[in-house]
Amino acid sequence: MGSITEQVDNIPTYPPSLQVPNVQEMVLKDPLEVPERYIRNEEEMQTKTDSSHLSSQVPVIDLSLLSNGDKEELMKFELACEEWGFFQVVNHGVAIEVLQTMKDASNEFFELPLEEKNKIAMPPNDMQGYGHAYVVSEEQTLDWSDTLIMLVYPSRFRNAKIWPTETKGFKESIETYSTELKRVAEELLGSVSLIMGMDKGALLELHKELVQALRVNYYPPCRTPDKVLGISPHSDTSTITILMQDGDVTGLQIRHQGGWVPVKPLPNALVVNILSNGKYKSIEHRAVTNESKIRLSFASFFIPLDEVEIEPLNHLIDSDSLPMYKKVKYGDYMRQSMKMKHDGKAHTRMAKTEF
Ligand SMILES: COc1ccc(-c2cc(=O)c3c(O)c(OC)c(OC)c(O)c3o2)cc1
Ligand SMILES: O=C(O)CCC(=O)C(=O)O
Ligand SMILES: [Fe+2]
Repeated sequence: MGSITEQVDNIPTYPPSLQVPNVQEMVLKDPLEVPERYIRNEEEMQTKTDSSHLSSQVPVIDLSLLSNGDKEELMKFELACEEWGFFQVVNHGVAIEVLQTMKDASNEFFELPLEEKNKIAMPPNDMQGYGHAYVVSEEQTLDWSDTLIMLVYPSRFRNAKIWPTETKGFKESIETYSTELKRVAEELLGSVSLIMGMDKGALLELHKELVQALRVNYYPPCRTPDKVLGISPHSDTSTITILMQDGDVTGLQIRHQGGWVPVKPLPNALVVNILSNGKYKSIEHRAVTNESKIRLSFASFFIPLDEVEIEPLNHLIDSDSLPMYKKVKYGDYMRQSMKMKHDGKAHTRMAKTEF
């Protein structure tokens, strides 16, 4: 397959989306209207089993203990990666003020009039900016959310045209927050390296350079939350995603044992989702909406440089079985997955040796 890695002025770009209505504006105009294009069928909304009781069992990892080499915490971490693929992190060392400033500045941005927000709208050839991502067909059922996406690190990858300038302090709060989260991601990658039987710095090194994107999701309230989804089921293509949830509205749900388990926000905790070579699961997840409350979430995606070739690590392949995934350039794998209509884990099939 030829390379599909895309760049403009040496800045990576990502597949653009079809233009769709702004959900926040739609709700402002008529809070009762839920157009047909957003309505999900019963099967999509079904939870299959009532897994809400499992919410309290989503693992909680103490990063301070983990990073200081606590053996028990490392075992807990390994179990969390193997059995869940998702966990919450406490004692991460990110100051509460840094988290709060990020939330406040983002709320201020989304409260701006649409014309102001549209000054940093996604351009027709990219996924970065304010708008909607992953809309690839006119038939696709739409998500009940608006989003702001940008590459933050390395800073040479930033597209100045879509960085916010109208909200005072927003740019600085994104930088401070993202620098802190980069440290958290590096610490977690160190622990994943250890549980995979490698040197602590091995996975970070495999990235060549850690690329970091931020996606701020804005979910307006929906009068019929049982008929729409804030974000369709998908699994992230990043090696690691760290998510901050604003407020106490439970929106995130993860696939576990055939059902959807809600991840109830713990105060100041960060939610982590890890992908690694088929040994640890890349878990499908989605976001539901709330009848009366706005919800914001902040996803920081960490990925390798586009040119990095990814393949299963030798020692993870059982000598009696064939490798599950072939060698592909990370940039190709990611863009291919972004061009597909999201059907949960479709993109992991692209890198599989057999379809
Ligand atoms: C259906 O809703 C969604 C589907 C996919 C994503 C999403 C997943 C990612 O892994 C991801 C990402 O890694 C990334 O960084 C390069 C990114 O920025 C360009 C994403 O927007 C992104 O989105 C979210 C919601
Ligand atoms: O809002 C959430 O909890 C989920 C967001 C998410 O999955 C994403 O941005 O990739
Ligand atoms: Fe996600």
